[in-house]
Amino acid sequence: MPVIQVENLHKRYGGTVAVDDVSLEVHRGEIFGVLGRNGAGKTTTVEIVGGLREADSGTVRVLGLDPVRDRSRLREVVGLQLQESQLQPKLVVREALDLYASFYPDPADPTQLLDELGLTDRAGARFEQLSGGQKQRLSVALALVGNPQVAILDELTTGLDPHARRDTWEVVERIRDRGVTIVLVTHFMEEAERLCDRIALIDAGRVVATGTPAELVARATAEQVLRFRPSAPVPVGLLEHLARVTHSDDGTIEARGRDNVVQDVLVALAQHGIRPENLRLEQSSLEDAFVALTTSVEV
Ligand SMILES: Nc1ncnc2c1ncn2[C@@H]1O[C@H](COP(=O)(O)OP(=O)(O)OP(=O)(O)O)[C@@H](O)[C@H]1O
Repeated sequence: MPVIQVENLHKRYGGTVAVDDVSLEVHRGEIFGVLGRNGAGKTTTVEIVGGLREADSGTVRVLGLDPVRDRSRLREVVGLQLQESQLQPKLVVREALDLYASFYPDPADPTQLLDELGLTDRAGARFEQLSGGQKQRLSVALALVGNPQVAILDELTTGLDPHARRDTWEVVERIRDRGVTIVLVTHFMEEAERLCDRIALIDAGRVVATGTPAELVARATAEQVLRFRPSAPVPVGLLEHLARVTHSDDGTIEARGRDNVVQDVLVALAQHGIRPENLRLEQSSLEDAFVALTTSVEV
């Protein structure tokens, strides 16, 4: 059974359709990415999953619980790190963790959490004295203090510098390694590609694709391209039945095709003792897939 099951979710704010028939499944132990541009409906979707908002229609089950009907039980098993979560400026880090821990029947050890999130030496600091990265890590610690089975992390690394972002990625991987299922909302391709086992790509309130990062790239990628300079003349027709081939004046050959085109071309060359010199492969990234799969006009 999936840890999270969302079926045909709809949510409007007045005239704005925020979530338009979203269905998705999150499996135990995975990092599941909800990826999309600003305003795509990501936060609304995960806030419904986390019991913070009610859907207009559709079904949500988290570990078999209904987020509306079973809200208090849900709070015990789902940790929420929300966008721009703000605490009282004067609240001391350690006190915040102790306070949140007191809400749960079986909380994590705050001392250990501080250590895992690299906040031990800031335990006595007030919230207002923390850097952006430290605030984010504290918000993750607070999401984890109840020992949740599922953690929902929304725009975790927005506003962080590249170092802090990478440190935070390691934290997310460590949480997953502890057996927590993670839903990660992001609009950073690199983050999704690096961290997520599977991704739902959301555009204008709809899921436009679901799969592993590699599957999404493959789905959106029409062709692969090889460029090389052959070490010896290539017999006429050798590559033409494998790929669309163009020859440049400087002797470079470009071969375009689908599926196994790279392997097929390299094998054919090798069989004729031809080396592909200055070989370059053009590989599509998740960013290319994102652009190809999200067609709506930005407003
Ligand atoms: N409380 C609200 N009242 C009215 N409209 C809202 C409200 N919350 C969100 N919206 C609108 O619903 C749509 C989806 O918003 P949502 O915050 O879910 O998107 P998002 O993908 O999380 O965006 P971002 O990456 O910018 O956080 C947007 O058009 C947004 O303006």
